[in-house]
Amino acid sequence: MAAHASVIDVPWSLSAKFVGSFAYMTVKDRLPTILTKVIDTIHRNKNKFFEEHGEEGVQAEKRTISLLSKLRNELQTDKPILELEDGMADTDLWNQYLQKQQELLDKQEAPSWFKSPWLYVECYMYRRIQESLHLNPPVSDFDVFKEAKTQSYFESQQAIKAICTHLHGLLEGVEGLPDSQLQGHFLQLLQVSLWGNRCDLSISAGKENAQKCSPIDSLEELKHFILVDDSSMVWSTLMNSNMSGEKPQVRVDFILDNAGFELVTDLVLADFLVSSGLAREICFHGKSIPWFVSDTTRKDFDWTIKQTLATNHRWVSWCGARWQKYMKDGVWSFHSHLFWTLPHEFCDMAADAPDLHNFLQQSHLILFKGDLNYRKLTSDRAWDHTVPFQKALRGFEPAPLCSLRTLKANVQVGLPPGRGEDLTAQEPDWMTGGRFAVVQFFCPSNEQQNPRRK
Ligand SMILES: O=P(O)(O)OC[C@@]1(O)O[C@H](CO)[C@@H](O)[C@@H]1O
Ligand SMILES: [Mn+2]
Repeated sequence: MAAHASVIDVPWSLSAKFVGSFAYMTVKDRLPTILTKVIDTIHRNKNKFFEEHGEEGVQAEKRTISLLSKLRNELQTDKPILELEDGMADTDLWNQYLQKQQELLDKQEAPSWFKSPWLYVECYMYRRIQESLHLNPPVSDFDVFKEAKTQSYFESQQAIKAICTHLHGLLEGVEGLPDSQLQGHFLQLLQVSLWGNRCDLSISAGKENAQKCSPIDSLEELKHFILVDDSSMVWSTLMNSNMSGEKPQVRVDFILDNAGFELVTDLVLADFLVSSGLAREICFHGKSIPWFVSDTTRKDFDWTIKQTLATNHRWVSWCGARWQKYMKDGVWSFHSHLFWTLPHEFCDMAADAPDLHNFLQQSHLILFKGDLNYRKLTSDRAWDHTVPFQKALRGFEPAPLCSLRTLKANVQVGLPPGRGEDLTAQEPDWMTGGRFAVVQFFCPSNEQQNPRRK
């Protein structure tokens, strides 16, 4: 496929301008549905706002709804993208980004919902939801997606019980286990965390999407759906890091995706890494505002740990107690850099968020969870499926990194020749249906020479 835009070797961005594409369907149908649900949620909480803030709360509810209805109208009628006006810490960055998008176009044309890159407009919608709330102070902290996230957590109770019980069983005998067995357990939990990514709420436009059965039992059957499986390289990276230097202090970073069942699978994997001695420190990275319906904020993270602790199930509350202690002791930490809720491709990180990039360079392994992170890793472009992952990263190489992602958007690189075509012939929606997955790894070549990581 000759998908090349004006910049040599970089294909075009996915966009709703390609009528009939998944991006088009998302902007046309899914995003307005999400906005309608947001408006409905705010309306349903009117009494709560009244109880908390009196008449001022009700007025804020009305103004927020009117801003959101205007936003939905702008989207549906393909109006120009507007500057943000809420004076938040990232407002200027968003407006500069809009400026850049404008420079890429003719003077006659303005960036708009159906003409601009999908990644940009989709991120922008969530940021505009935040602006609508932020401009109305009594309701500015209201998380419009909290109800959906809480519901999805409770609907996954059975699976959460199963995975926490499994972790307890594993950790009972973890000391002194030969590496080969440790590796087996690690690979299983990595896959559980991978498939946990099927449970996001933005692909289902907020409809119920929870894990109902034991996640361990289905792993064997699901293997066939992993299109790229670099998990043995992830394992080698951890082993090599643990062998380098005298007292290796191996750090693993999780760039989190969804709250609910997926987050629990991430916490289980992180617990295993620490308790088996494969890592000494875990840094979790989450969102600073509600994002793509189900993404994890600091509040969701803390809520999840508290909730597990309070669960009336021996091994779930046992996990909660351990996780709370890891946080208290600083073995685990949570970070929410603004960059994660900008529309930028990750290859922009070194220039636009150098502090975050430097921070990630200290990691021994970065796990990028989910589809949106994959889109940002690969710049959400129409790459040929055979393009190597490294090429699609376009220089984003802070440390060894691995994407754990179920496919929910039509970008996929690093496949053998012909594989993409075969899949398209067999299952036309293989890139968007969430049935397939990748464990895709990249290690910068100078990794062994990086003194900070020793
Ligand atoms: O990052 P996640 O949670 O795995 O998925 C987010 C997501 O559902 O949002 C977009 C749909 O609007 C898709 O690109 C993507 O599948
Ligand atoms: Mn998500």
